[in-house]
Parts: sequence; C-alpha cells; structure tokens
Amino acid sequence: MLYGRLDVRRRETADLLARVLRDETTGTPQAVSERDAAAAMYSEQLATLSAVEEGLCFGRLDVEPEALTGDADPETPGFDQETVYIGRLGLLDEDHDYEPLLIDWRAPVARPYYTATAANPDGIRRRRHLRTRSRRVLAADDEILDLAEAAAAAASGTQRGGLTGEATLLAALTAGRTGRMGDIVATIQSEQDRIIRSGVNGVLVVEGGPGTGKTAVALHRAAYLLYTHRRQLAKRGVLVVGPNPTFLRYIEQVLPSLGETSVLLQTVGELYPGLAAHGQEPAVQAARKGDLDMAKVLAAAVRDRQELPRRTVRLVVDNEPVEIDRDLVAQARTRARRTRRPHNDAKRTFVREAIDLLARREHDRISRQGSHPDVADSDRRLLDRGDLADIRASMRENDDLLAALDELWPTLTPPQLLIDLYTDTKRITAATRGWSDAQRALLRREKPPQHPLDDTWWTPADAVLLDEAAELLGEDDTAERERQERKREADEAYAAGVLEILAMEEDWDPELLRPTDVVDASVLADRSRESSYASAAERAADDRTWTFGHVIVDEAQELSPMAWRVLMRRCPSRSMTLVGDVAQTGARDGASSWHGVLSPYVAARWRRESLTVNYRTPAEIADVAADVLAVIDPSQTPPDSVRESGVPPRALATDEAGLAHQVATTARAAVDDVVDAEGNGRVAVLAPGARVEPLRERLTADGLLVAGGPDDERGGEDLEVAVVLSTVADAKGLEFDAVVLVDPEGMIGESPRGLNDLYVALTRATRSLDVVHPGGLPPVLRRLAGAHPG
Ligand SMILES: Nc1ncnc2c1ncn2[C@@H]1O[C@H](COP(=O)(O)OP(=O)(O)OP(=O)(O)O)[C@@H](O)[C@H]1O
Repeated sequence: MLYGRLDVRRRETADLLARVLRDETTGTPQAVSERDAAAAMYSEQLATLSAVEEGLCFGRLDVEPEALTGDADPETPGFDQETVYIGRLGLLDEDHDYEPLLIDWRAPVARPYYTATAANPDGIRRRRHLRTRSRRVLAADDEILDLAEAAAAAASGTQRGGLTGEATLLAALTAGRTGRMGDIVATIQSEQDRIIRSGVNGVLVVEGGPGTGKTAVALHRAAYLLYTHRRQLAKRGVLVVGPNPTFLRYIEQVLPSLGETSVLLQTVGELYPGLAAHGQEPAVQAARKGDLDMAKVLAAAVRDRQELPRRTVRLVVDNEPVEIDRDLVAQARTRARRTRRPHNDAKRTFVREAIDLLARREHDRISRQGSHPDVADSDRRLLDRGDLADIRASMRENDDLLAALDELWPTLTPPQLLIDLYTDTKRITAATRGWSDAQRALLRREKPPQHPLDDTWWTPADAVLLDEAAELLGEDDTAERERQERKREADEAYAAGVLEILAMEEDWDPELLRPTDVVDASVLADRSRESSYASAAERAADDRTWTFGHVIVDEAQELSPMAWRVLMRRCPSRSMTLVGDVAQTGARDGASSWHGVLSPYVAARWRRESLTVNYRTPAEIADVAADVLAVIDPSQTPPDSVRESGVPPRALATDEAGLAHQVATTARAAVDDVVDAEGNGRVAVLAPGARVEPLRERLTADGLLVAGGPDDERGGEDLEVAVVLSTVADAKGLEFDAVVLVDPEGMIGESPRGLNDLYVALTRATRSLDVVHPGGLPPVLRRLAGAHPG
C-alpha cells in the first residue's frame, strides 16, 4: 500500500514537472525564471521520492492506548495513532483526512523507535523491525517492551540487553560491504539517536573509538537537522568535511539516500574554490604549514610585497621630471597600511596618497619657479598649469607612473603570493622571523605550477594557506556586492509572488513537499539568480566567502590549527558537529585534545558526547587493537564490540624476499573467503607508504588489483573493486570485510604517530584480519603471537 502511494506521488510529481517544462512561456525573463524555479522544485521532489525506494518502511510502533492521551502536539503527525509505521519519508492518506500512513524517521513521533527500552518504554508496547529487499519483506522482528518479557527473553538467550532491534542490527552489521557506506536509519541505536537529535546550536564534539558509528551518526545528524531546521539550514547549506577524497567517495551516497541534497562534501584540499589540492608532501612539511604561526608568516609575506624603492625612480610626466623616492613611498605606504584593509583593497589608498604627494611636490616646484622675479610674463602660464587638481589628474592617467607604483604595491592573487613566496628564498627569510634555516627550507619549492591552480602542485595544507592569503589580500568588490544585494532584494520580492501563485494554482498534497515547505522566497530567489538553479551546496562550493548554516567535520582530529581557522571563518554561527577520535590522530599537527583545538574560537562553550559500542570490529580483532590503545593512551577505554566473528586474527611471519608472495596469497584467500557471488565483500591490503608501490606491481600482476582509479574528478581510490591497496592515511574512516595488514613494524616506524596508524589499520575489518610481518612481530601485537606462535 505504501509503495502504491509512493508510485502515485511520483507520477503526480513527474506530471507536474512535465507540464511545467512543456509550458509555453511568454518568453519574458520573469516567465522563464518562474518556470525554471518550478521545474527545479519538482525535480528536487522527484529525486527525493526516487531515493527512498529501498527500505521505504522499516519499522512499526504499537503504542499503549493510554499513552495516546498524553499532551503531544496535535500538529505532530501520528500523535493519536495506536500503530505508526516509520520510514524514510512521510506519506499521508489524502482520501482519509490526511491520516499519516508513514512517519518520517526524523519526526518526533518516530523517536521511541530508536530510544524506547523495556525499562523505559516511552508509551510503546511493541516495536517491529522490518527487513525488506526491493518491495519484499524478508523478515520481521518484534520486541515487546515489557520488563518481565524482556527478562524472560534475556534468560533464554534470545535477546541481549542494551541493543535496539538486535536481529536486524546484526543482519546489517554482518552483511558483506559494497565499498560504499550505507545509511543506518533502520537500526540507529539509542546512544546514537541522542546525538543525532541533539540541538542545532553551538559546537558538539562527538567522541568514540573506531567503529562506534561516528561517521554514520554525523551524516544522519545532517539529515535530521535539515529536516528539523529546514528554513534555517537549507538556504545556507551544510558543509561536511572529510579527511581525503577516498573517504568522501565512501560516504557520498548516504545523504542522497536519505533524500538530502543541500549538503556539500569537501576535503580540506577543496576548501579553496577552484582547487582540489592533492599534491603530496612529507608530514613534517604539512605540519609546518598547518601551524598557526603561518598566519603571521603570510601577513609578513604580504607586507614584504609593499616595497620601498631601493633607488629613486625617475620618470617624466607631462614633460616634467618626477621622482619617486623612499621617503615619499614610505609615507604613502604608512597611510595605506593604517586603513587596515586587505592588501589589494588598500592599494587604492597607496596609489592615491603617492600621487597626491607627488602632485604637491610638483605644484610647489612650479609655484616656486613661477613666482621667481626673473621669469618672463609669457612663462607665468606655468602657474595655471600648476593647478593641483590638474596635476593629479594627469598623473593618474600616466601609465609609466602607475606601472612604477604597481611594482611597489602589486595587485596579488592568493596563488601568486604563495608561489612567489615558496620559490624565493629571500622572500621566505623576510617573512619568517625567528625560524631556523631548516624550518625555512620546509616552505621552499623549486618549480612553480604549470597552471596557477594545478591540483597536483598544491597540497591540502597549501589550500588552507590560499584561503588565509585570500583573507589578507582581499578584493575590492564592494560595489559588486552592493549591486548583487540590490538585485537579490528585487528577486526575493518577485519569488514571493511566484510562490503565492504556485500555492494557489495546484491542489497541493498537504505533506512535507508543498512548495512553501521546500523553498521560501529567499531560497527561490537564490535559485533564480542568473537563471542558475544550483543548490546552496553548489553555490557554496564556488564562493570562498560563503558561510554555512552548520558545519560537520569528520575525523576532526586530523585537522591542523590553520585548517580550523578556515573552518571557523566558514561558520561564524559556530553551529558545528565535530566527530573524531584523538587516539586515531595520524597527522603530526593533528589534535591531541579538543580543548586545545576549540578554546581559541569558542572558549569553554562546547559540549561533548561519547559513543561506546563498536559496531564494526568483532571482539577477536578489537582485543588486539585494545592492546595498542593501551600503549597509545592507557587512560582511554576501548569501545565494546557488539559481536564476535568466530574468526581469530592471524599473524603470518615471512621475510623480505617472501613478503610480496605472502601478501598476494593471503589477499587471494581473503577474497575467496569474503567476496560473494553478487560481488559484495571487500578486502583491503594496508601497508606502510614505502611498500605500497612495489606491492601494487605485484598484486596487479597477479590480477588482484585493477589498474586505474575512478573516473570522476574527485580522485582517490576506487572502492567498488574487490581489493583495495592503500596506506593507513587513505584508509582512515573506511571499512572492509577482510584486512591484510602488511609490516606492522614498518608502520610504527614510519611516523611519530606510527602506533596510532597501526591502531587505525587494525580496526578497519568487519570480519577477518591477517597481519603479514617480514621482521619480528612488534611486542604490542604479542596477543597474535600467542594465538599463532611463529
Ligand atoms: N546503529 C547502527 N546500525 C547499523 N550499522 C551501524 C550502526 N552504527 C554503526 N554502524 C555501522 O558500523 C560501521 C562503523 O561506523 P562508522 O564508520 O560510522 O564508525 P566510526 O566511529 O566513524 O569509525 P572510525 O573512527 O573508524 O572512522 C559502519 O559500517 C556503520 O554503518
């Protein structure tokens, strides 16, 4: 019945869209704009309706009749129903007084589906979990929320305490991985739900060990916030920042599958518009560029470009000699700097002041000449020419003079500033007072990029510096902004009219997707700007000064202090969700404490939530990881694994000569073990950086790896193949059915945070773990040796 209803909705929306697109307009800009706005809206609705096909309805709540008399808000759909069905979106029954047929998982009435327990049933008698594939029900699991029955079930071993919908949850957790993260709407657990629905304001830090669902929770929180605070957030959009392109590919389908499109996913390297920086550099170098000190260095680098001439510059303007000397430039420079405006903006002051000073000098000189008693009357016309305003005007039009001033205070773009700095030792020295030569050498680059925004030349740390440089350089776009603001106001007034007409014209389904629910006048006006129907997310991607309604940072422990500075600029409201695990920090300049990261921006005003259950790693593997955590930070408690796999992790000893062979054999066995006939199941070979390329050759030759990456512009690893070979840094946040971990000793030795890397590598597997070690087994992994001596 629900799918039938969904089909009707889709048909209706498709018809409306078709009608709008067919519509003959009068051809006036307004009519075109009106049609395009309606078309964009229907397309968006259609996308949402298509996205919910799989798992449309996944739960049912039976409410105690007496609980219905509570003081629930009568506006809330389903508040007075004894049975409610929970699903991916809300559907109403138009023929029966708009009774809710399906309740959106984010609506308040759906909440007990995730939080009710036998001890605290929240008015719920029974909770049913439906497992479906396509339009077929595969299984239904019931939970009776009654203490006595729960105790009996626990005693008989059929139900374990603390988990909601255990059978459905375990089915989800043990399913073979596809290389893309899926949503968890059907099985969100109580501690996760609390975080997902936490208030939108302020900074929320979510901590939890590996596999506790931090990423899943962060993405569902984005969907929840957009649903609950649509008006506030749809317009500004939500930004999700992830650690690398591979990770973004891994998660990019989750939000669209929840019907959300106003979310922009970016890596740090993409924060500067027009650039997807993925150049490589050593960790020490990235750390140096990520230090907060770089803000001062860049400011100094900009000041260094506001030069004093070494020698007096001599020019001829209007047949008169003009001299630009140090004193004059110094004066003009001081005045320009005093404006405290960005460099390119302050340039106008510099040029105006310099010309003014030159003109005065010239004026004085001419006046002196003109009043000399020996000057013949015929030459007194010089005095007329000595009119100050005239002198200024002709100087302002003199190309040579302007070029000379331009050299002293050049207009700069952010890439130019950085390229000029990196490629010139003298400039580096001038900007880095107090640095050692070794530190300075970390900024030096030999060759400039072919193209100013070459993605492979710039590194993610550079992208952050480009943003900082853009702040310091600025652009003088005041006039342009004013023009746009005026146009926006006019567009908004117009859009309000369009909406009114749309609302009157159609017999709108009074559900979630009435036009006025999806867009308001300002959103519509935004969309119709320059006939571009880009979503807030798309427009935000092109605009460095865009500020978001909410910012979510995943693997937040990896961000450098400079990157935090940029993100805080993108979110002046400080409505943020930061998820991470300090024990997994791999970056040298990453966070070792949240307090250190946040206090410069929000002082002590942030709240913390924790996740404690590990949904990914089976207990056998988690125990090995826990030994490593105990060395990294003994004060941390490892999360509890939700299940055992029955497959003990193995250590496989080899030597240098036999390493590649051992890795290939182990990976092949893992593929046979975990990849099923439908192609589900993924294997990762995780190795220290230096071993990746030699292994790639071998695994490709053996037919285990396919050459070539994904063919979209984001880059990163292709995750939809059976075997992935990667460093730990690139596997951050990902998961695989089986992991072959190569050379743990090498991994530990590779960086000062090598143990953290080992910890991350150990916690990627949902089923099996094999550790191939060419040298001895590191003491921290002795548990593996115990299980498999030798
Ligand atoms: N409530 C849930 N129902 C079903 N699956 C879940 C649930 N919570 C988490 N998972 C699954 O557990 C796995 C780990 O989740 P996720 O990647 O979000 O963890 P994480 O805390 O971000 O891990 P890491 O710190 O290692 O990146 C994912 O496959 C996720 O889908």
